[in-house]
Amino acid sequence: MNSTLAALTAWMPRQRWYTSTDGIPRLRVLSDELLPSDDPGAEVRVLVVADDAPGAPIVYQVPLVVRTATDAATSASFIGLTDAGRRLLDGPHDPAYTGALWRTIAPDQDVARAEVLSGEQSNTSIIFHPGHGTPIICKVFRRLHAGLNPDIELQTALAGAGSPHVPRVIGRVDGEWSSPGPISARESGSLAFAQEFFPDVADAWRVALTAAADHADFSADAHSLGRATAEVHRDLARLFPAPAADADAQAAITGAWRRRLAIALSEVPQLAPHRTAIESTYVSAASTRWPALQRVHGDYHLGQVLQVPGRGWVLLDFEGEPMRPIDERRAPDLALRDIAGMLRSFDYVAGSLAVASPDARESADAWADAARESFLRGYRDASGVTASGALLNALELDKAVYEAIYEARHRPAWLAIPLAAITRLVAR
Ligand SMILES: Nc1ncnc2c1ncn2[C@@H]1O[C@H](COP(=O)(O)OP(=O)(O)O)[C@@H](O)[C@H]1O
Ligand SMILES: O=P(O)(O)O[C@H]1O[C@H](CO)[C@@H](O[C@H]2O[C@H](CO)[C@@H](O)[C@H](O)[C@H]2O)[C@H](O)[C@H]1O
Repeated sequence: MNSTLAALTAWMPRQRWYTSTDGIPRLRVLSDELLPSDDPGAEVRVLVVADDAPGAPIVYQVPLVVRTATDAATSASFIGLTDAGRRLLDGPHDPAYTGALWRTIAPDQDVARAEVLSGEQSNTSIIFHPGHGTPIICKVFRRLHAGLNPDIELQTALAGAGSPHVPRVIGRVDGEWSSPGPISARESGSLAFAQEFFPDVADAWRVALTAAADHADFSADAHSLGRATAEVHRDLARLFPAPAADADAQAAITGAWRRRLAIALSEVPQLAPHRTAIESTYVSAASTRWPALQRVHGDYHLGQVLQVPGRGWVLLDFEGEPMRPIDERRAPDLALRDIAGMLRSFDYVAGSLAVASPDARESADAWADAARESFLRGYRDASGVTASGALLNALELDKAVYEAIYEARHRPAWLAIPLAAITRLVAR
């Protein structure tokens, strides 16, 4: 196990799903489960590890395949060597692990092919192409939490209630591991989630970006996206009844705005001149009348929505923002948070076009304004709710503050997008 942990310590920080920003992983094994393998040359192991790097412990799932050194299997997924000198491979890229996972989800069906979805994701998604029938996407959660993952919880309830706005649910995998905390106990939670996969479907970010770059009208799409959002909110409110927004719940939400601002101020020096104005926007929002709270998507933006031919808008990834603590993400919240998220996304379309070519700024901004108006109209037409005012303003600001942290950490060239939005929002 020593060599395995040493190899993982070097390999994990290079993975997009590894979230600790400071320091080298300090790993402890919380569970090490052997899965039945149909390849005699391959051992399939699912490791759950705690990382005690600063700001932790964070629990990660690391599916592994162990092969003999002479085995010629793929090396792109090579992690390192075990104590016995065998090769340690990243499970999702190896047929021995994908086969074992598939048999857990769909034991009665053969699968012809499996591939890892490429792109920058918080988790690792594998697409399975069965011999016949529609393809399946299985998301292997990387950061684990005790309890049912909100992505599974909300999408399973919505799909069960007949919502057309989420993919069909195929199955899930749960697991058990030792608690990472000081008290010795076991905990259980979600390891993977399988749903129908829509091949060759562009996400709304691509659709919107193309429309904006071509000066094409997006108002009908934005309107129907507003409607779909309202329908999902209506279903979530019915499926997960929540108490009225009491003082404690409000304090938890506004406290999270302030905590986030403190992190942003420490990481993004350009925010300092806006500090007082941001804080006073939060104070005004806290003193307005709050609507009822409910479960929400929590990390809603154009990249989380697919435009599926013959079906309309399909929402994905109800896990909430990866940087927020899981308890906050599970708590009833303001539906306005999702609306604010999508409005920020329209601004990102304009902002990214303007970063690439500054001459495009004016027409891109006009495109984003029109998308914003149509989206809000669609939401109002389906729900009767007109989203506006100090609370929406504060939520857009909180999202832009989050984005400033995200961009400073991952895409500094785009930091200007949320910073420009913050300047505008505090002046509203
Ligand atoms: N059912 C699906 N059909 C088609 N594409 C999907 C489906 N589910 C996810 N995707 C694609 O995979 C990407 C990542 O999925 P997501 O649930 O957001 O994972 P993560 O939690 O890793 O960010 C999405 O942005 C989308 O492009
Ligand atoms: O990977 P996740 O879906 O969990 O979301 C994270 O990454 C997103 C970027 O990929 C980031 O979204 C921001 O950039 C988008 C354009 O790339 C834009 O549409 C969003 O509105 C903007 O927030 C998201 O914030 C982050 O949580």
